[in-house]
Amino acid sequence: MTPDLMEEGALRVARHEGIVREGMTESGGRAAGFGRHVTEGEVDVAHGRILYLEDVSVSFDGFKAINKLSLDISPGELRCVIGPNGAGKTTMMDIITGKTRPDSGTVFFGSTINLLRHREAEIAQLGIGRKFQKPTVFEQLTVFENLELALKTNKGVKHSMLFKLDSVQSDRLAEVLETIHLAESVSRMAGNLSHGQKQWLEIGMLLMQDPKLLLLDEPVAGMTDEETARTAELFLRLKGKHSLMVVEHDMSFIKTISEIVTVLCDGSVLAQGTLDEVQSDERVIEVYLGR
Ligand SMILES: Nc1ncnc2c1ncn2[C@@H]1O[C@H](COP(=O)(O)OP(=O)(O)OP(=O)(O)O)[C@@H](O)[C@H]1O
Repeated sequence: MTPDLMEEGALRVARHEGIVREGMTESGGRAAGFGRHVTEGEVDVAHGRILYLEDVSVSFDGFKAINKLSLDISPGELRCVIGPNGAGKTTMMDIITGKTRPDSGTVFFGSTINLLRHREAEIAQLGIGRKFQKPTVFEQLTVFENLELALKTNKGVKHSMLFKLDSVQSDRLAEVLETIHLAESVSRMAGNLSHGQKQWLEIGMLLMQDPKLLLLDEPVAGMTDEETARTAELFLRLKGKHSLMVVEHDMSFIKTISEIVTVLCDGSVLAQGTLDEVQSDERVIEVYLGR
């Protein structure tokens, strides 16, 4: 969840509790940045790539966390990324979403949008949604309110109070509720949902913005087997319509959803191919899968 949306949600929670203070009424004019898709500046995928990284490097205090990393993702693809702890998976997502600036390299969204020229909130608006490992829904709001909130533009409390879903947005909300298996729980407080349901709700909040690309960091960590299986079904349904990059350590989950698997190690691509191919790669066995 982006800081902007967290701020909007905090205001909504505060209103519920009747504690909106003067200082909370304006948000500093920042745009809500939750994967909101803007019609202008459509992503050009004519060249067959929705995401393109070339020779990207970043160092922290002299340590190369990302080292000449190159990879690309096709439109509608569900790409799995695996690799040992410290391989650079989270840092790669930080670079794509504008949270971290690389020292060098190229990062393009489609063939025309140079992501290195955009700030974090703008990148979300361009259609890149990110889900962090820990679910960050608004526990004191209902499932419906969380999804509704994801549609809002951040124009202050007054705007939020007057905000009403139009029929297209209502239809989208109903569709998202079905997709994330929470139609029966629409009026429940998010805080009362299971861990897996909270994860789905946060994915639903991203989907409300109809992102082109979804980055999902360890989405099934802490889920029950049943929740993991339903999440696999969900991702398989989302691919095609959206492009997905899924970072996960759960190999049985990867086996269920994967087409191409990228193995990161020491900040660059060690191997790439089907799961069978990378699992039988000696270098991958050595650094990640164990003997
Ligand atoms: N802001 C930072 N300052 C210093 N070092 C950092 C910073 N961010 C990441 N690192 C280092 O960069 C390396 C890559 O970290 P990163 O979190 O991207 O790995 P990862 O593949 O996501 O690991 P994990 O599977 O454990 O989540 C690690 O050695 C980490 O300590």
